Amino acid sequence: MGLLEACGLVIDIPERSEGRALDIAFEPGQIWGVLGPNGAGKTTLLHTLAGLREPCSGSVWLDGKAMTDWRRRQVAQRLGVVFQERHDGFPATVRETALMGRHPFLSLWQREGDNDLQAVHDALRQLGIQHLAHRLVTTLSGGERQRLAFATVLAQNPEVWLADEPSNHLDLQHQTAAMQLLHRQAKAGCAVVMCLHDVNLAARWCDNLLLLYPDGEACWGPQDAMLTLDALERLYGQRLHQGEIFGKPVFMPAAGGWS
Ligand SMILES: Nc1ncnc2c1ncn2[C@@H]1O[C@H](COP(=O)(O)OP(=O)(O)OP(=O)(O)O)[C@@H](O)[C@H]1O
Repeated sequence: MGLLEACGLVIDIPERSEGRALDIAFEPGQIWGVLGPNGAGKTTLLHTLAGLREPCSGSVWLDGKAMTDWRRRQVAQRLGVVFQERHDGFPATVRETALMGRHPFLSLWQREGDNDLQAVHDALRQLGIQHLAHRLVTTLSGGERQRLAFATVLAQNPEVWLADEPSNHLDLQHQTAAMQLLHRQAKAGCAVVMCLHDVNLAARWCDNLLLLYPDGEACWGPQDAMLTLDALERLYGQRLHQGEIFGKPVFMPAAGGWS
């Protein structure tokens, strides 16, 4: 059984008739990429896998137990989400925000201990934003805010990482650093699932892929079976050129549309 499992899972997309039920085990050590055009349901799937949205049908299992049978705090001790959208409702500092990653491990009113502060310190340092620790999050650039989102989940230290567009706002150097971080997490035994728009990042970093189509169709499997020119052109309705660098496929949109 996978660390995280989708069993007959159909995500709930308003006004969409049922799509293909997903039966996927996200195993420790694996990096899964979810690809699909705008509106296909990638974010909805990620939120459903996190237990934040009810599925249309089927179930999600975490560590061998139905997601609905875990308490929310227990889920947060095991599963972390790098969200695409963030709403910084109150003026917290970078350090205070990253400390939220430790809250699932604290009881109500318990203050953070030295180990929590150390985990946050290490996470901010790994993401290269320790010099911003006392800045208000509202003053951060998009890329700095994204790196803080990573640092918060890193401080949380979950077994399952769900990342929605993890390369958002990041320059090439920080995209690579973020992907390397996820790769290290997988090597350490985590299961990683990320939604991506960049098929070349998927080709470089994901060992398994799930292709989500706007009509609810889906297919999944190892990267080499999924990342074919035909499948990607059909997925995006976009002609592509395919090349190869260091044995990995690369794709570039062709000028013009589908036909
Ligand atoms: N609360 C909601 N009410 C109505 N429609 C919704 C709601 N949430 C999502 N949808 C619709 O469900 C579909 C899937 O949305 P979702 O955000 O999961 O897609 P996505 O694949 O992540 O898209 P993108 O690539 O644009 O981020 C979209 O058509 C969206 O408009």
